Amino acid sequence: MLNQLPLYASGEIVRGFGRGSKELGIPTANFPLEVVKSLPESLLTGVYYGWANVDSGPVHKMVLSVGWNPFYNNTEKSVETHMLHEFNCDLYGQLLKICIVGYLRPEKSFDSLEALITAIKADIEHAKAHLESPENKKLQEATFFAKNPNGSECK
Ligand SMILES: Cc1cc2nc3c(=O)[nH]c(=O)nc-3n(C[C@H](O)[C@H](O)[C@H](O)COP(=O)(O)O)c2cc1C
Ligand SMILES: Nc1ncnc2c1ncn2[C@@H]1O[C@H](COP(=O)(O)OP(=O)(O)O)[C@@H](O)[C@H]1O
Ligand SMILES: [Mg+2]
Repeated sequence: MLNQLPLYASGEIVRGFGRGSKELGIPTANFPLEVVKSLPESLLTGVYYGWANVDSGPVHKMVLSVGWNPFYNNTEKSVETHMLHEFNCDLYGQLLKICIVGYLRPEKSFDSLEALITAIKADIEHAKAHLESPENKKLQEATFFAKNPNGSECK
C-alpha cells in the first residue's frame, strides 16, 4: 500500500452534499466519480495528507478523505480535498491537482458531529507537521503542479 505513494491525481472540482462548509466548517473540494474510479483500487479508504493546487496556482498543504464517509453513510465513494488555505472565492469547475503523500488513519463513524470535527482538526495538525519534513516538502515543487507565476485560484 505505502509503496504506491506519492500518488498524483487531477480533475475538475464538482459539487458534493454541501456539508463540508455548512456542517463541519471544513470545506472539501470533491472530485467527479470518473476520477474517483480511476484511482488504484489498492488505495485504502481513509484519511491522507499531501499537496494540492487549483488552476496552476500556489501549492498548498492539504488533507484528503477517501471513502464512503461512514458518519453519513454515503452510497458513492468520494475523494475530497481540504486545502489548508483560506480562499476568497469558490473553486467549482476549476482544475484540482493533488499529490497524495502519506496515510493518517482509516475513516470512522463518530458519536457526534463535534467528535468528527475534532478528529479532522487533529488530522490537519498531523498533516502540517508531516509536510514540514525535507523529503515531503520537496514534493511541493513537483513539475506536475505546473505552477504559473500569474496563476490564481480566484478569477
Ligand atoms: C481530513 C478529513 C477527514 C475525514 N474523516 C472522516 C471520517 O473519519 N468519517 C467520515 O464519515 N467522514 C470523514 N470525512 C469526510 C466528511 O464527512 C466530508 O468531507 C463531509 O461530509 C463533506 O462532504 P461534502 O463534500 O459532500 O459536503 C473527513 C474529511 C476530511 C477532510
Ligand atoms: N480551503 C478549501 N479547500 C477546499 N475547498 C474549498 C476551500 N475553501 C473554499 N472551498 C470551496 O468550497 C467547496 C467545498 O465546500 P463543501 O461544503 O465541501 O461543498 P461540496 O459538498 O459541494 O463539496 C469547494 O468545492 C471549493 O469551491
Ligand atoms: Mg466537499
